[in-house]
Amino acid sequence: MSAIELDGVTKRFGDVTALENCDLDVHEGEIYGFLGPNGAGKSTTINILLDFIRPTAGSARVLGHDAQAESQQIRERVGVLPEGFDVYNRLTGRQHLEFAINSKGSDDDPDALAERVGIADAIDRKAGGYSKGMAQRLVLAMALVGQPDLLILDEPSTGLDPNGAREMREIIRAERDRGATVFFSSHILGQVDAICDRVGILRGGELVAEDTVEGLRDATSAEATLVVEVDRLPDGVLEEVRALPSVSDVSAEGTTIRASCDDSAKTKVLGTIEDSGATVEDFSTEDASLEELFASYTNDSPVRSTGKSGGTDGQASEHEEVRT
Ligand SMILES: Nc1ncnc2c1ncn2[C@@H]1O[C@H](COP(=O)(O)OP(=O)(O)OP(=O)(O)O)[C@@H](O)[C@H]1O
Repeated sequence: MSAIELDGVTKRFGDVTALENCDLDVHEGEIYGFLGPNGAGKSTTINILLDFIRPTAGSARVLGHDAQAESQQIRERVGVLPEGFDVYNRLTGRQHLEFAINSKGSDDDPDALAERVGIADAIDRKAGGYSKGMAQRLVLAMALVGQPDLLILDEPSTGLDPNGAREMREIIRAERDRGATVFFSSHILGQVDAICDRVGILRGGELVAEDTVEGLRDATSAEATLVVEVDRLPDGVLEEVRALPSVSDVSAEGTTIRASCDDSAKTKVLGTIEDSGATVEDFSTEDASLEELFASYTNDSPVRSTGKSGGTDGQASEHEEVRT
């Protein structure tokens, strides 16, 4: 059974189309990174899953339940870290956790939860005095109450320092290892590389790619750069390499030749260089970084497909935010 299933979901807010005919299938037990620049539709998707808003068209199922008709059953089995959740300033961390424990009818120990998210020392302080990162940790602890089957985390690293972000990743992994499904949204690519089993990339309300991180990387093999160290640069060698099929962007600096090519062309590039009279002293391959890949899916450049395709409206203005 899928943990999350969207079938042709469209959501319009007046003239704004936040989601356009979106299909999504998150498998049980996986960590799924839901990526996209600001305004791509990530929170809208999450709000539909939790029945905070209703889709204009299409249907959503969570843990086998219809998101609209059976939202109560869903909430009992889901832990949520909503985007921009405000803590109650006058209540302590412990009171927040006790509230979540009572609501879920679980027997979690508030101290153990606070310890797990790194706010044990502050558990009896009023949450109004917490830093942004501490408040975020508290809300995460509330989401963990009752060992939910599915964790839905909207931008979970917001406000966390690098240590906090790393601890967040460890908790996400531990939850997956316990058997939970984790669905989290982010516009920060670095989180994805490290922990996701699969990634979906949303752009302008459309899912433009969905694959494993490895699969997405493979899709960029055409962009890999072969870097070749030679003893000398014979006349015309660059032109000869450039003329090979599946090779582009050939350049040289000193005795280093760089050629963008796909896997199948690498041997030919090396052979052509040797045939020109140079000796190949060393070579290496630089894969296109996942960062570049993400940018290619989320800015104006042509979308590369890994099974999913689409993505029409460019969002170049959001490009910089994506790369922060
Ligand atoms: N209640 C609303 N009324 C009108 N427009 C909305 C509403 N909620 C979202 N939108 C619009 O829908 C689009 C998608 O927004 P959404 O919040 O889902 O994006 P997001 O991917 O979560 O972005 P971010 O990373 O900034 O949180 C945006 O253009 C946004 O302005």
